[in-house]
Parts: sequence; structure tokens; C-alpha cells
Amino acid sequence: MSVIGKPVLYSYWRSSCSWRVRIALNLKEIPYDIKPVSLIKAGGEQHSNEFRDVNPMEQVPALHIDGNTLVESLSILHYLEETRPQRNLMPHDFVKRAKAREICEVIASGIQPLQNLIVLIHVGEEKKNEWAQHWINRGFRAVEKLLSASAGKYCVGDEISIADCCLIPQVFNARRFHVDLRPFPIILRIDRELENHPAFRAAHPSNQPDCPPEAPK
Ligand SMILES: O=C(O)/C=C\C(=O)CC(=O)CC(=O)O
Repeated sequence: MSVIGKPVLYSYWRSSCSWRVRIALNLKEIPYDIKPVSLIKAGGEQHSNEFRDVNPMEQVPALHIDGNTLVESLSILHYLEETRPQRNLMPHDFVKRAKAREICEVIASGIQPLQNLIVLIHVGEEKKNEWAQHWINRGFRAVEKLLSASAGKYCVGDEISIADCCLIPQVFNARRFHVDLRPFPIILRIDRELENHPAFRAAHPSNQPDCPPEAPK
């Protein structure tokens, strides 16, 4: 496989899906450059003709790597896992692998898309908080239940997996929309466990080059 230059991640500081990929790149110690895409400037740079050629879904992240441009964060995580097996993000055991994918799927299909920017714009300023809270609460009830069977130190057993790459950014979004997290003690414990991990810390929105200086830390 020829590796052409350093990977470039099209990313937005507060995008939870970009954040998933930043964590995985950091965990695997893959050096990369960030190309910030502002989701809010002038109606959103993701809707420009130039970016539509990068990702026809007009969303971040996109990762330019090994001469190809990849989109969809879970698909990117699996590509990284398959091509850069150092620091595995998938458990070895088949059932644990299924459990890791399950948690990713609940978050990536069942929670985040319902509270992302395009949906909240459609829902409107007045109702957006309540809407986001509703869907995050509903999804987190399922995640907490799944974790009660799968979690050790992290989402699936005692090894960091793709499930943790999805969970931590979603917890940030939950706080952003003022979801009461007290009913989710396992989620909170895993979040605490990982908040100071260097790979997660470096991927945090507050440590991104496009994070506005006035953003709360
Ligand atoms: O208000 C903004 O700054 C714009 C966009 C985001 O944060 C990103 C999302 O749409 C939510 C998400 O990634 O889950």
C-alpha cells in the first residue's frame, strides 16, 4: 500500500463525528493535519460546491488518506483499524466486537443524527433544546443498559474500543443540551475515566485549531 503524504482531516471543532475520528487517529498515533470546515460561517462551508466534491452529504468529517477521500466516521474508524492495526480499537472476541459495534450504532444512528445541526435548524430555536434532550435521553437509556452488560473499565471490557470513540463526544453533546446525566452512572464513570487520557484530551473541541477563543473550556 502506498502512503501518500500526511492524512488530512476535514473537521469542525465541535462536531462530535469529527471528534470520533480525531480520537482514533490520536490513539493509533497517526500524524495528521486538520483542515477546518466551519459549519456555521456564511450558512456553513460544508454546503459549498468545493466541499460537496469532498463529501456529497455536506457533513464532516472527511479524511484524505492513502490517496483516497473517505467519509462517514464509523466507516473511517474501520478503515483505520484495518489499515493501521497498531493499538487495536476492535476487541478480539466476536461477541465483544458485536457489542462495540452495537454501542457505536446506537449513538451514530440512533442519537447523534437526531440532534445534529441540520435537524435542529429544522426544529427551530424555540424547541431545539427540548428536542435534543428527548433523543439523547432516549438513546442514553439504551446505551446505559447495554453498558451494564458490556462495560469493564471502558465501554466493552477493559480495553478502549470504537465504542469509546463514539461515547465521549456524545456525552459532551448531552451536556451542551443540558441533559441530566445522573441517571446514567456507567456513562458518567467511563467519561471520567477517559477525560484526561491524552488521545481523548487532544481530540477535545477546546484543543482544536478552529475552536473560538471565547468557547467555554
Ligand atoms: O453549533 C455549532 O457550532 C454547529 C455544529 C455542531 O456543533 C456540530 C453538530 O451538528 C452536532 C454534532 O456534531 O453532534
